[in-house]
Amino acid sequence: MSSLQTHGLSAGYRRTTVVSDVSVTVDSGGWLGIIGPNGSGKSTLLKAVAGLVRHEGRVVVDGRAVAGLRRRERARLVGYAPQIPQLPVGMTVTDYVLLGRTPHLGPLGREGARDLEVVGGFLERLDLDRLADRQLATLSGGERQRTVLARALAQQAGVLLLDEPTTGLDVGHAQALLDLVDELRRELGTTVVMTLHDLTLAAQYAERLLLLDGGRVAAEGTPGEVLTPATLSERYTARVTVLHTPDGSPVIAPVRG
Ligand SMILES: Nc1ncnc2c1ncn2[C@@H]1O[C@H](COP(=O)(O)OP(=O)(O)OP(=O)(O)O)[C@@H](O)[C@H]1O
Repeated sequence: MSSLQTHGLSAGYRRTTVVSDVSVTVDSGGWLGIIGPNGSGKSTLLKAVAGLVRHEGRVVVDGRAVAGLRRRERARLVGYAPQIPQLPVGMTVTDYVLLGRTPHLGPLGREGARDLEVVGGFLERLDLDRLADRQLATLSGGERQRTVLARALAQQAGVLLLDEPTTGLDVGHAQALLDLVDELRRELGTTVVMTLHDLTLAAQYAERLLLLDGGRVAAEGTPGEVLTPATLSERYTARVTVLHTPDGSPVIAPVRG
């Protein structure tokens, strides 16, 4: 269980700042969706929280500023599943997911029985156990996505950052993956921050949404507050109508001009 706060977080690459002054709070066990048009800085914001890009401002996990922490310590608090992971050639699914245990390994850097048990549990949970010995290069897109998620989950951090976790998944597999994240969130109290282009799915799983535009916060609130036709047409330059599911969740439908 961990809460996450950013205070005036700005981030970028070399001399270019692409995310400016983001202050947001995610309660322990909460789920924040980060949305916004292409290039608005969603991935960069997640990387800044994970400590992987240059940033200014503060990232606070459970009331503790993470700036002074070593990478290993930070990785125990914040898990991260990148949008386009570097998948090592020739590595098996099990060995890749074991990399998620790195922040927990002892001085000799060898994994122990507990690490293998954690990894085995997540492989089973994500329906990857039958692929445990397969090489990463031989996986389908959906299997690869689940493997990347398993590695981030094996980190067992209180805060889980997911960058476009459903990329390349069909609607059924996308739902199954988000259902699983939700299940683990409820069971373990994990705090989830996820970027997603599918606004309808984002509205169904995230409790709150943060809309980035040009690296700045353009809107923040419940999905119903953020996903209005006026905001979407202004920020995405899109023609959309907002429908609703029977339980009232917004459905974003494009309208042909
Ligand atoms: N490694 C990098 N070096 C330089 N500029 C970068 C780098 N990565 C991203 N950028 C730039 O930062 C800006 C924000 O990119 P980012 O990937 O954070 O946006 P995004 O909202 O996640 O985009 P998308 O929806 O297309 O995935 C873009 O202009 C992008 O070109």
